[in-house]
Amino acid sequence: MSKSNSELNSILHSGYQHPTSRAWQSQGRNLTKSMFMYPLFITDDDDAEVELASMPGQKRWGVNKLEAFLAPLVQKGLESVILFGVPLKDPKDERGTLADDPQGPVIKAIRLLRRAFPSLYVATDVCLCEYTSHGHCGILFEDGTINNEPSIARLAQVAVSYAKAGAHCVAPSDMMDGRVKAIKQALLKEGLAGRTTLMAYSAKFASSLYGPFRDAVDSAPSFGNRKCYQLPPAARGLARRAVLRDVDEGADIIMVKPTLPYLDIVTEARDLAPNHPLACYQVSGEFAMIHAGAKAGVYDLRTMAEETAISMVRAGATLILSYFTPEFLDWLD
Ligand SMILES: NCc1[nH]cc(CCC(=O)O)c1CC(=O)O
Ligand SMILES: [Zn+2]
Ligand SMILES: [Zn+2]
Repeated sequence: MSKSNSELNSILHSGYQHPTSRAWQSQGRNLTKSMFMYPLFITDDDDAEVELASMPGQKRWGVNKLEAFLAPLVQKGLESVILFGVPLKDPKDERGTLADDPQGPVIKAIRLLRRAFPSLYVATDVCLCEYTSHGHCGILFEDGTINNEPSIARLAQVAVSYAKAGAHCVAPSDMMDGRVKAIKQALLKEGLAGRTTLMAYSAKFASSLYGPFRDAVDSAPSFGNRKCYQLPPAARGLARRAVLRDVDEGADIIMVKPTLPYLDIVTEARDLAPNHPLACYQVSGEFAMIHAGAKAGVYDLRTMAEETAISMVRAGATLILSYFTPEFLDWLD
């Protein structure tokens, strides 16, 4: 008795009954070490090694501690990091002068990492919020609203300083209009455009998941919020326009941030920018949430961390910024 086609097609188990056939079903969506970029907080006390209460296992590092901390990770296959500066000593001002202080933690760390780890890809977050007295990501008018033109000029200046110090990649996370173009033009003018990746935080949403990060880097705005520059969570249209705009302005890599509540946007970005690597940032609140759930016995930490990372790759991401990077270097062995 012959079966109908639909009866024959309805058997799915036969395609993933063995670890090898399961791997075939995941082809192109398997996690690899090189997909992970590790965010590092670098502070201005050169000998610091300070635990961050809301981010289990993560620390604020002084430059003198970086080499010993990273050497075993590089040994295990760490290929890229992204640096965030955390100035705690010197006074901050309205234009974020400390951002490109030649003696500041980021520039010192770039130099050190390039020297200590010749193969390591060094990216730098570019923003002003960690360095401004008001804690906003740009320069403000007197009424407290964003003054976009001087903001993007200042961000371009900062990006150029990082590139000159040896950063392989500059990653503007500020969400000012036109900053990708401003940075690209500034890099071109300095002859750095060909050797500096521009990774744009393109679809970056005004999320409640940034809290632990703001504690870690002391960058919570002193008044107001970031809703006039970070995207509204429901704004699919703005996210699409931001991705297309940043591609048009010369971004080399597009990013979506956060990840889990925005996986549909990751897929949208994949379709809108099919020729670009697509990054996504599993942010501090997601990291803390996964830890908290594991601690509460909801799931196993590793299984959940892997499941979330896989969801990002399945959605279309090719690069994952994650505080779980050191764990993945062990887990992916
Ligand atoms: N320039 C802002 C910035 N750069 C990195 C993060 C978040 C990263 C994280 O939560 O892990 C944020 C968000 C914010 O404070 O608005
Ligand atoms: Zn910022
Ligand atoms: Zn930032």
